[in-house]
Amino acid sequence: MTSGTIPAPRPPAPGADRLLLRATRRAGGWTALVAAAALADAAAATLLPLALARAIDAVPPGGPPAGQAFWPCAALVAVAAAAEVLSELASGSGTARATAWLRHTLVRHLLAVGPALRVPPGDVAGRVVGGAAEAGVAPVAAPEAVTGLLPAVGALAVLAFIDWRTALAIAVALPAIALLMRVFVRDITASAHRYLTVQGTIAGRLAEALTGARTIAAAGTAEREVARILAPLPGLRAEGEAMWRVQGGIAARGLLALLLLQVAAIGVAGAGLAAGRLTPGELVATVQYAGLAAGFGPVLTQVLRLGRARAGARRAAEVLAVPAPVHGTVDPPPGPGRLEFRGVTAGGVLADLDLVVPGGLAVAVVGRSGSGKSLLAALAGRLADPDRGEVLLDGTPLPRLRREALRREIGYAFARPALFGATALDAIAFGPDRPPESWLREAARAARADGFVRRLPRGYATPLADAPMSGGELQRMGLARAFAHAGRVLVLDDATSSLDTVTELEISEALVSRFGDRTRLVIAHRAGTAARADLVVWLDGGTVRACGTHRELWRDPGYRAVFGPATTPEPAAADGADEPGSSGGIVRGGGGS
Ligand SMILES: Nc1ncnc2c1ncn2[C@@H]1O[C@H](COP(=O)(O)OP(=O)(O)OP(=O)(O)O)[C@@H](O)[C@H]1O
Repeated sequence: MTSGTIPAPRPPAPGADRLLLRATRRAGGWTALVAAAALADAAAATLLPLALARAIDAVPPGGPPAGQAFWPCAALVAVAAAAEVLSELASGSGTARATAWLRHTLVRHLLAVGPALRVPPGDVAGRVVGGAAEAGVAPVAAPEAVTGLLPAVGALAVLAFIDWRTALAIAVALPAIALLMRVFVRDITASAHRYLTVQGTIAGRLAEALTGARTIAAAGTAEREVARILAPLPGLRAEGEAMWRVQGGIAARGLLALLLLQVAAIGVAGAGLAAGRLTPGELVATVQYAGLAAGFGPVLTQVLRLGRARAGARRAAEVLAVPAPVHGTVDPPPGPGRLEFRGVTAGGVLADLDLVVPGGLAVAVVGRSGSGKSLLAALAGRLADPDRGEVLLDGTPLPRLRREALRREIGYAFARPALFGATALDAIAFGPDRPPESWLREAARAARADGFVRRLPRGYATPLADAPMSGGELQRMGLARAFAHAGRVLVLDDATSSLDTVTELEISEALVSRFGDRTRLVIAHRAGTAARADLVVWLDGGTVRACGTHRELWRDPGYRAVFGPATTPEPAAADGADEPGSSGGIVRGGGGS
């Protein structure tokens, strides 16, 4: 079976950078606008000291300032301010678009992987919500980081023009600064990834505890659960501190480098002034350019955001690396709904299983707890894929079928169905297409859900949030949903386990009268249910131990033992015989094939 677990992280993040590139493309023109604004800002920052130097040198000794020399300064300041405003606006839009695309991609992939995903829901939610938001910053942080370097490059160029000695003094130090930056990116990415991972662990545990809130309350273990959920907090704190240490370290080293470079520049430029090589304005410009060339503060901020974005992208890429089932392109040929399992090995429990479920029959699957009944049901409609072997519907291997066709032809009802939609009616309508309301109500009647739904405050229009349901009511809603969308195969995985026998019989009659021509694969725990099937498949030891009618199989003590030590048949099964009977019931078939 394809593993639904997240692959162990491998540094560097597999696919993380590729994902960031795709997100950048999705941010569209906003990235270009951010880059253009940052470019204008960088150009203004680079030219400003030069303009300032010219303005200073234009002041006649002892005279009033020469006004026109300051205009270029004012214009450059205005350009820088406008560029910053534009950059802020474009950043917000670009980040929002990239984040939305990442979330779409993740959610679509997660639901495509479906039930095969074996990752705590809270952790996954953290990756989609927080991680994607971190990663979505990349399309604007990257151009800002790159253009943030331009003032440094420009400053060096202008410095070389004003005084090559000072430029050389600074250029010598640049490789060390580049190395510092590289180490910083690596450290901050690793640190942010660890931080997000611990956060995900806490979210995962919290979601798990909320799902099991009733069990925790009943067990009286709330305090212990609080401790368990928050146990990784010290780790979170440690990772947070580590991140601040990395940032603090780089900031301190950066500041030191900046100071040393400025001191060196002032020294060299001061000597130049003394030697008459530089004017006072050029001295001011030189000091400012030295600051620009070595001042990688703004770049640092963007690099920090990029590091965190890579960490978020890495966690997103890990989810995207979980393989999703690939669907085919064909529709199944017309047929009665014949299912065939060929040499199926799956889930570590089913081994080399061969089975044919004839079309149009009611087939019960029985076996001890853990024998793989639900797994077989999942394989029947590709809710799980086998590790080896194949499953075919009317001769077509399931992976060759279009997803829509597969979902339309093979429907499911579960023991604990989840209801989706705004209202009770929506919950029944939940499926590939929405049938007309009359049909939905008809399905609810067949599933014996109509009565209690109509008693809800607003009947079928009652919001699900205002319609708390018992286990049996939930099951009937799940059955109604399956009936409303019934294709050629109906899989009922323990879908009537919470119903009383009378209701179960009523449903079974409706099922036979309305869906008697469909294949019904019924996971059964009750002897009565098996007795009413056309055929019983007895799972044992990972394979089909026997296949036949309930009456035939009942002669085997091993089969009887499946239904418990007291092999008394259930009332419905016992009708008129000391052997289990075959009165009409939940899965009794119509035609065969
Ligand atoms: N969709 C699945 N994917 C992978 N493994 C599964 C899947 N469903 C069940 N299994 C594994 O197969 C084994 C059998 O579980 P399954 O739920 O099929 O048993 P069962 O016969 O239905 O049991 P019960 O009668 O207690 O419900 C379990 O160990 C489980 O881990």
